[in-house]
Amino acid sequence: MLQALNVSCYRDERVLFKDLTFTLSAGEIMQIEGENGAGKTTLLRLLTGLSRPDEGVISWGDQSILHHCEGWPQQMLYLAHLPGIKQVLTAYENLRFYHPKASREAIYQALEEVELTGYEEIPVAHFSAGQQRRVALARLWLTDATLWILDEPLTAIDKWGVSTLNAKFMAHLARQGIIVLTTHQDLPASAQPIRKLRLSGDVE
Ligand SMILES: Nc1ncnc2c1ncn2[C@@H]1O[C@H](COP(=O)(O)OP(=O)(O)OP(=O)(O)O)[C@@H](O)[C@H]1O
Repeated sequence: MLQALNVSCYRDERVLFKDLTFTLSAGEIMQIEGENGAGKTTLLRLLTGLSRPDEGVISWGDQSILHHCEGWPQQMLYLAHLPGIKQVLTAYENLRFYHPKASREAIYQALEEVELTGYEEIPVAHFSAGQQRRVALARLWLTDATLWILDEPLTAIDKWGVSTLNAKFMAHLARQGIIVLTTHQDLPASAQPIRKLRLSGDVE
């Protein structure tokens, strides 16, 4: 269970959000909405523990994430706004860097899931923006993390890729995973309701 309790964040004397409170239980997905600069990425970084709120507490289970030293990185996967992949490395090498215990077969399979069969041993510097994003997204097929925090995962992804990703999200929720994401485009309609948090608004 991921919980934010009275979380506030200020930037340059501006209130980005104040007294944000929500709980996400196993099997739930929440989309954070807001205009450019509303604070979506800032909130995601708070949820990962990479930065700290000015006020309030974020908890995983019954413990603040700031005191959650053991196992926290393994339980949470954060895919940031930029793909975060190394240009000189191949697609395979990039995934092996993040998932050193994954077998070659598992990494090839993950790349197949994102339609990059045949590109495994090519440096990603030669890839298009969408293909680079797909390398980053292939990590979803390699991780055991329960909590996925995804910043704009659909950027540069074509319609086919969006529907593959949506299916992957739904499978993760069915296995009692939790997803928090930002996206400027809505996910396709699906059986699982998507909670929405509009910054400066209320959780539906
Ligand atoms: N470390 C920081 N120090 C000062 N201001 C910051 C910092 N990080 C972000 N900001 C500011 O906070 C505001 C929110 O930024 P953020 O990246 O969270 O917005 P966003 O909702 O993700 O926007 P976008 O839709 O454009 O990606 C912006 O005005 C940004 O300039």
